[in-house]
Amino acid sequence: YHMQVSQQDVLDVTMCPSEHDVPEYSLFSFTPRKILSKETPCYVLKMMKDLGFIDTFRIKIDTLSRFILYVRKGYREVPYHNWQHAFSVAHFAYLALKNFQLIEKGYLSQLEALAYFVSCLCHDIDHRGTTNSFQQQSNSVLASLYSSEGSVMERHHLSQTICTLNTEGCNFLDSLSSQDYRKCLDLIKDMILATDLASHYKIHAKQLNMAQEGFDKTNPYHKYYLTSLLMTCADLSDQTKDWTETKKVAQLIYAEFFAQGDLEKKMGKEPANMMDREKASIPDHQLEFLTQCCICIFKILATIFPSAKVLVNAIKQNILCWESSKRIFDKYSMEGKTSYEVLVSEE
Ligand SMILES: COc1ccc(Cl)c(-c2nnc3c(C)nc4ccc(C(=O)NCC(C)C)cc4n23)c1
Ligand SMILES: [Mg+2]
Ligand SMILES: [Zn+2]
Repeated sequence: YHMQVSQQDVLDVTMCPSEHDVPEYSLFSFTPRKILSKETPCYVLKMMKDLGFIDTFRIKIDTLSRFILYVRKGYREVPYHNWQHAFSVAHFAYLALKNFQLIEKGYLSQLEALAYFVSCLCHDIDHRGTTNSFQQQSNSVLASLYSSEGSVMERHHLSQTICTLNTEGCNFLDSLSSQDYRKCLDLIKDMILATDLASHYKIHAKQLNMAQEGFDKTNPYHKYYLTSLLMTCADLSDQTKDWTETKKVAQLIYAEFFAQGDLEKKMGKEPANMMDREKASIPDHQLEFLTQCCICIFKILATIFPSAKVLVNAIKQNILCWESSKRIFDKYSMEGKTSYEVLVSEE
């Protein structure tokens, strides 16, 4: 259950200074992970003001501030799927909205844009650092709740989002008309459920087809494929930053994966290779993930939005870096070091 968020905490966010206006903040090269956690609620407010949501939807700042603080409290201190991840995913949504001019060019309505940004901020609330398959394997409470419908963790993140909205003094959407409120919650549901990578694979071909045919603003399927694509791109946006960032993120992801692997071993289960700190070959697995999954998604994005080409190039650059660091990993693995030891040691 949420610990209390104090009135002073809310005030600190509502009164945050405008000193946060760094020009490079709206560039794709900006790395939101460098923002200090205590500064992030102010930045969320700044982004939502900048995107016009406050005025368009007559949002009360103190209610929104309390919502942001409760969402931050809703995230756990796990290596990767924590508030810093949520903040960076929301920052990418901000970059996409601004740089692709998603509202101005009619790709998204103001309401869809608001749902997109809020869904990114909330999409992993209360993540435990374990995968959907681990929920099944361990017969977790969440699996018993949601495994019949699939996307176990994502349904939990959605449920936590709704609960936070319904927390006293947090429903900043209550200024919306009942029709807009209903529509916004439906959009948030589709968008958070779309962050299940398994769901992405089911519609990947449709998204590619949509991009090649040309986005049709009147086609509701196209709208769904585009918002799902934008969610997955935001979720994977760490991979579009520079190599230093990519390496740091890999350390966090594998810290989480290997902790799950250790847990599975304790449960007498055989973890998948990529979860096993003794067997995983991080460069090979990352090369596979970037070449088979990541770059394909961002290429579709770049087909619709040519300015996303820089994101594809950044991923290509990271692929090259993994390939060249592979030789170093292989050398050290000859000396008995695991690839995780090399990853965290290599500076
Ligand atoms: C969009 O939804 C998610 C959910 C969870 C995660 Cl961790 C990620 C994610 N974000 N960055 C990465 C990187 C750099 N490598 C990854 C390598 C493998 C996997 C993966 O999920 N393989 C399937 C197996 C777990 C069934 C995810 C990876 N990933 C994205
Ligand atoms: Mg997730
Ligand atoms: Zn995520």
